[in-house]
Amino acid sequence: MSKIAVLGAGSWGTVLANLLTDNGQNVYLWTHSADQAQTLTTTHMNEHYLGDFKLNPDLQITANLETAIGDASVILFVVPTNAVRSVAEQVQPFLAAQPSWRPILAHAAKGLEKGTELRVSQVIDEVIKPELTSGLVVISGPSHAEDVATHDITTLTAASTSLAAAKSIQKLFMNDYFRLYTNQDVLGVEMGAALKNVIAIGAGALHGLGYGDNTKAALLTRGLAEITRLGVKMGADPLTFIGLSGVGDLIVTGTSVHSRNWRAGNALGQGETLANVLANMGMVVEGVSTAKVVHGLAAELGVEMPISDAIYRVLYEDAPLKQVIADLMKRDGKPEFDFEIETL
Ligand SMILES: NC(=O)C1=CN([C@@H]2O[C@H](COP(=O)(O)OP(=O)(O)OC[C@H]3O[C@@H](n4cnc5c(N)ncnc54)[C@H](OP(=O)(O)O)[C@@H]3O)[C@@H](O)[C@H]2O)C=CC1
Ligand SMILES: O=C(CO)COP(=O)(O)O
Repeated sequence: MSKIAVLGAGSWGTVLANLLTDNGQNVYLWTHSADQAQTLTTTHMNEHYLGDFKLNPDLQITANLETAIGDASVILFVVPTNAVRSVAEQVQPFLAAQPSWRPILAHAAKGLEKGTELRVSQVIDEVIKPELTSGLVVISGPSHAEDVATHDITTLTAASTSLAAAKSIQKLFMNDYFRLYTNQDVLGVEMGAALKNVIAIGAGALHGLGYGDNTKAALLTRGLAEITRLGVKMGADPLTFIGLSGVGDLIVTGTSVHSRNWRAGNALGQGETLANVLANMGMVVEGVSTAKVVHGLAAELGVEMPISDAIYRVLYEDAPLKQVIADLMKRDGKPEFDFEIETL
């Protein structure tokens, strides 16, 4: 039995911690709220995030970070992207105080950090010593917390430059409904995960506006083309984008009412304001913040991302949805594939 610390008690952290407990591991779920720790411990539910889903009574819940991570063999960050840095900064002194302690670090967040444009693994890398972050594992793929809670068959990617670390994570999580594949393209996996949230906002918006299946398929397919274009420019393996963390997660997030990004887009399509949408969601909508980062990255790297750019204009420049859609359709005709895939 391994001691595993899961940091972040929202929808995804809670479900992952519960699954690991069901798998027989010794799991501590850390929340930054003492009140929430108390409520989860006494009710065995995380009602705000997961309704009446019952937690395994063996799952230990704490607001004390030292209790959660002390002697853990795995520390898994599952807070929203823009909270990862502050949580890593709280973890760092405990790791620095015990140089011989070598937990596997992992994260399951999907976004790019506001202000720095960094991927989540790079944020953790900036804060925590390199001996520990070099084998960091990224857990990603098509996986709504709500569906994992009901044991829907789910497949994910465990990505790390250290195959041994990825295999360790794979082994801890796998069971009869949860299957992980290893991958060594950390950059590609993180970029697919972050960028699909932006496209999912667009897919929800099309639904809210009443567009049909052809239009939604067009958006997801051309969305994947521009995700791949940016990822490859940054050094990702193009194959990663036709895998679980690429097209797989784009399908699940861009077509499902479970997705907060899709729901946010749907509400925008129905005429709600962004401020209202975010205030009513009560959970993180990663694509909103990531859209701004992607806008900057695409400009810096000279990568054309017309759909992400259109979504940025809607979110940050109050551009009307119908107008950005009309503008997209007026673009010059071009070849379907406009970039070289050298490794294929
Ligand atoms: N939900 C899902 O199905 C999936 C989510 N993910 C990714 O996982 C990450 C987390 O998402 P998810 O669990 O859904 O988010 P939620 O919005 O459901 O929960 C976020 C959790 O993080 C906590 N939190 C926020 N800020 C901080 C902070 N500064 N310090 C400590 N804790 C903090 C929140 O606490 P509080 O309640 O106090 O606000 C809450 O417990 C995201 O990047 C998301 O994209 C990945 C796959 C699936
Ligand atoms: O990443 C997810 C599913 O794989 C969850 O997406 P949302 O954050 O849009 O709910």
